[in-house]
Amino acid sequence: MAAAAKAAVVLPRPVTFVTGNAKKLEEVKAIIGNSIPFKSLKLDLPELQGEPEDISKEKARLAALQVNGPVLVEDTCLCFNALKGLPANGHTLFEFMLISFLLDFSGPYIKWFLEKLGHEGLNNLLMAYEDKSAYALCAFSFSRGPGAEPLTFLGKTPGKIVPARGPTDFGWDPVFQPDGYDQTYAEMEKEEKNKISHRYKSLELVKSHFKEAGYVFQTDDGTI
Ligand SMILES: O=c1[nH]c(=O)c2ncn([C@@H]3O[C@H](COP(=O)(O)OP(=O)(O)OP(=O)(O)O)[C@@H](O)[C@H]3O)c2[nH]1
Ligand SMILES: [Mg+2]
Repeated sequence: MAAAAKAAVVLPRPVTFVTGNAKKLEEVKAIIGNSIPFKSLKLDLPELQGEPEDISKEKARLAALQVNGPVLVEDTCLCFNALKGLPANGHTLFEFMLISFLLDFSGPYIKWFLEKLGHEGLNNLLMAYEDKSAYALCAFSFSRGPGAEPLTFLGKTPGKIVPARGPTDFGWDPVFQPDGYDQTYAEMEKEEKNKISHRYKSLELVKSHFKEAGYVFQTDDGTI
């Protein structure tokens, strides 16, 4: 007997991508293209501390309540591998506390560190370590609406921290050089970054989910 056709899930309106960051929005527009109908809303959501996935999920819950409909949000972090193995060899209590703090070097922390220390400061954090490797991690979360459990999609791009090179119009792009490239994110053509970035990888999973789920979108006048 043929399997019963899966009922399409109707979303009450196009997805709203909620972010306070214009540069993220630029990249998301370029990467998503026409594959998912979405609009954007500029809103700086409060961010809980914790794992990137949890921060992202909580952002989606808050955003769905605000928008009262389906939302996409993302949280990005930059993680330094050298700081993970510590404290190992005779670090002071202050270093231990600093490192413990840095281990959770995600979302709001990287934002804060970048704001306070700048590109040179981010490099200096790793001065004592030979291992300059790092990874950029993007956690997109999609919620179908208020009360719906968000789904999270992780994209990770490995690389290393280098002295700043290239335009300085987006965050830590100038100090992150992805593995296999001799340019930093900032030096790359946008199209090139958008083919390999943490954001691209996470959005590929979001796109696959939308394709598989076959969501149907209701327009503002109620038609499907
Ligand atoms: O060089 C970069 N290349 C990137 O691809 C990238 N993506 C995010 N960021 C920065 O990393 C922090 C994340 O914090 P974040 O995820 O909370 O973002 P945000 O607060 O700016 O926006 P949002 O939370 O409203 O979406 C913020 O300082 C962002 O500017 C990037 N920097
Ligand atoms: Mg934020």
